[in-house]
Amino acid sequence: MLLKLLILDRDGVINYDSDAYIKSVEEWIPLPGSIEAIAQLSKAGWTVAIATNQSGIARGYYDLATLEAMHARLRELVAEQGGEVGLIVYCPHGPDEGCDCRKPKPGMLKTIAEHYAVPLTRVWFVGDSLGDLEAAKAVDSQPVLVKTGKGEKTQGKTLPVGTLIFDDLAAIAAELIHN
Ligand SMILES: O=P(O)(O)OC[C@@H](O)[C@H]1O[C@@H](OP(=O)(O)O)[C@@H](O)[C@@H](O)[C@@H]1O
Ligand SMILES: [Mg+2]
Ligand SMILES: [Zn+2]
Repeated sequence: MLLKLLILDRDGVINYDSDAYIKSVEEWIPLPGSIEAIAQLSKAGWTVAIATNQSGIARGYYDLATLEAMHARLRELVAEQGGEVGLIVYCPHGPDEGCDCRKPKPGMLKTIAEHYAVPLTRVWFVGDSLGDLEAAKAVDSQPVLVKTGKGEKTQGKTLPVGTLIFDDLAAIAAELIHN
């Protein structure tokens, strides 16, 4: 049976985003319902992985230990609700480094798919930025836009054909668990 894999962007989907970047655990604040949504999906048999750009590392705004502390906090909160978070992949590079992992490149999605040994075709990738949706499209995954974070602004742009739109991660969980 094929793994029920869901891939999430982090900032603006799981937690509040900021134009000043999320630079500390204290600044990392879950969006309403997002922790519960991840826990419910996990308990319903979904594997929830994360693919996140973290150019703040390259920019020197925070270090890897701080980033890992944010992800430990995320895992702790989901575990408290009886769920678990799968693989978290991040791109620590800056826009000008020409890496293969920074969205809109699909490198992180490929890493996740290889980790779980599943195809990316039609796997839902949920994001709030156009680069998230383009990364999904690049590997024939399903681009899914949420209106949280930068999502409302992104909604006004030209989206990849077939992009699904939901209010937030809780609405996505309801859709996937009950349909
Ligand atoms: O949404 P994800 O991928 O989880 O993370 C986005 C963050 O890495 C930051 O990405 C930056 O874009 P630049 O990396 O400076 O282009 C800005 O958009 C920040 O507001 C944002 O916090
Ligand atoms: Mg985002
Ligand atoms: Zn990278």
